[in-house]
Amino acid sequence: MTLKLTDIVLTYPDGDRTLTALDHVELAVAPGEFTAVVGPSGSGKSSLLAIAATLITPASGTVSVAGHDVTNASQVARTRIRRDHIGIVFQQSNLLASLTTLDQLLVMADLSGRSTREAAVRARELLLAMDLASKEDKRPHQLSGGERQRVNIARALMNRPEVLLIDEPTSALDHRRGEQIVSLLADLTREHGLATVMVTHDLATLAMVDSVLTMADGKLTAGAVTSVG
Ligand SMILES: Nc1ncnc2c1ncn2[C@@H]1O[C@H](COP(=O)(O)OP(=O)(O)OP(=O)(O)O)[C@@H](O)[C@H]1O
Repeated sequence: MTLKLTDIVLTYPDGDRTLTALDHVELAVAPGEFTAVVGPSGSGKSSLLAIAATLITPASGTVSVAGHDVTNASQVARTRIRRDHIGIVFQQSNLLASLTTLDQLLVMADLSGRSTREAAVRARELLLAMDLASKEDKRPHQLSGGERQRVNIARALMNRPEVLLIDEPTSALDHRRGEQIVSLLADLTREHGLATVMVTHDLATLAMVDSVLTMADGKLTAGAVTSVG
């Protein structure tokens, strides 16, 4: 398994009490597998992604990413694992307003210390695959919502991650563009052998994923619910 969460418990302080955001959660995603997580607001979906992204540490349980056990890894080691093995696409587009599309991708290579020439080849290859080749000199305000989301996805793939984590990729898009984005994510998952986890409220797109899990009150179970809050 490329991504494996075992018996994860996550708690937050809540006044005098403790809130259990993730309650003995198990998640295993294989290479080339596209998994969707649905569930009501506040059920723990973002917390699950943050654990998988190694951004927060659970109270108990183990996290393994691309064969690396990150459970007891140092902050430095976790940052390296995140940078080298995990692509993250957040709900809000966090593109830098002053940068061109090409530079949004090259910034990632700078962070990982790769050569500029190799990075430029990789960036142009991704922009071509995402139908963004003609947009490489555009800044975010010159792009449509769907194009901005594709730049976010291309940027997440710059460092050739094995794990792709995506939070609500369609929330700012109309129905047709939302379906196109999820279809693109399904293709990328297969082509690149990614272990992909997508949190979504968009039940219309679930036909394109391999498995659907439902989060309710911090518990993760197999199968889809018929409505999500
Ligand atoms: N930093 C935090 N401190 C305290 N409680 C938190 C924190 N982050 C989340 N929570 C609580 O943990 C629970 C799970 O929240 P989480 O954001 O993971 O749910 P979600 O399913 O992603 O919700 P949404 O769909 O609204 O984003 C909620 O009760 C939330 O209020």
